[in-house]
Amino acid sequence: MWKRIRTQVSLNRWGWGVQFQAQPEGPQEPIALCICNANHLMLKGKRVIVTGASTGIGEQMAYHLAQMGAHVLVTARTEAKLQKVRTKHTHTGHICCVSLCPANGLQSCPAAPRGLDMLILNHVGNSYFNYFDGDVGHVQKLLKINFLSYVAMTVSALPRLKDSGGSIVVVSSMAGKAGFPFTAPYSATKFALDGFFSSLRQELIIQKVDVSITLCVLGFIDTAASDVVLVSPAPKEECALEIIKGGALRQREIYYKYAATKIPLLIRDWAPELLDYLIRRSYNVENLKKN
Ligand SMILES: NC(=O)C1=CN([C@@H]2O[C@H](COP(=O)(O)OP(=O)(O)OC[C@H]3O[C@@H](n4cnc5c(N)ncnc54)[C@H](OP(=O)(O)O)[C@@H]3O)[C@@H](O)[C@H]2O)C=CC1
Ligand SMILES: CC(C)CCC[C@@H](C)[C@H]1CC[C@H]2[C@@H]3C(=O)C=C4C[C@@H](O)CC[C@]4(C)[C@H]3CC[C@]12C
Repeated sequence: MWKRIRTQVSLNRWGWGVQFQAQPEGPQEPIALCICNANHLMLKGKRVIVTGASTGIGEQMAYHLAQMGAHVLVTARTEAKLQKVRTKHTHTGHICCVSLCPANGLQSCPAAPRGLDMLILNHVGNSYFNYFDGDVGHVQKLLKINFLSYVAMTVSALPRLKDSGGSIVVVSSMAGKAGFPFTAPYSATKFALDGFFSSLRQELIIQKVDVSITLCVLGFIDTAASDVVLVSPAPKEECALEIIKGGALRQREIYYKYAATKIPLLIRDWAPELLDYLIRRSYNVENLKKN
């Protein structure tokens, strides 16, 4: 038999967190520790859509949400990869998969829930990591996947989110806030997200519409690997949790990892050339693939 002993109550970004120790009944030493976050309940029973959730950060978000008791609909193009996400997590249940083309919004998705509390826009199309090659067609294609489809998904989900007082979470990047080399098409799509969703947020507030928009500014995450970038990547599991927290707390923006992203962006506004220089110094151009 186990008994749970409350060891600590503290205020964290979720509100009040309660820490428990699981201890076998009797005089033994504690052998397991679990952090039960009281406000995990905030997402229990909530209906959440996560796009681009067959791999990477999206997959991790699906796992966290299922564990919190949310009803999660995960989308991507590859049905087989999505089914893997679901079967890996059958014990917590609540994950449902659809192969969806985000450009068509929710119209093309009869499986989408009638009610919706949170839309997490996370998918991203393939791009290259190198000097801009002049391919305008690629920029257009990437804008369709990384930007226009986010707009389409938002338009079709907004009526449901208005009904529930829900949240939109937009996954962006440091490369959508400052100029990083070798990602020109990708950066363009991420800057576009900031422009569109920051404007839309203002309009929702003016119209007193109770739908929050959270823009997630991420640094380098370990779903990607590069010997050109001289910065160590942050873990996707923690990153996924920070994104969910930001959405649940209806924050305007989240920065992950906080210091590594927020401080450079503070420098950007006061000494842009200094930030440009620091960014260039964090790359090993020698290792860039020669075409
Ligand atoms: N990794 C990093 O260092 C950083 C990542 N980010 C952002 O985090 C988010 C997640 O990135 P990460 O987890 O690394 O990405 P992954 O490449 O691991 O996952 C991308 C997801 O998008 C889906 N996808 C790809 N192409 C399309 C398409 N045309 N239409 C619909 N879905 C598509 C993929 O599934 P499928 O192929 O089956 O469709 C997959 O589920 C992105 O928005 C990215 O910009 C931000 C900063 C840094
Ligand atoms: C030195 C500092 C100011 C901070 C440096 C942070 C830099 C290194 C971080 C911030 C945003 C990151 C890029 C990103 O957003 C997404 C991708 C797509 C992926 O498929 C390949 C990697 C790539 C290009 C990341 C590369 C590393 C970047 C530029």
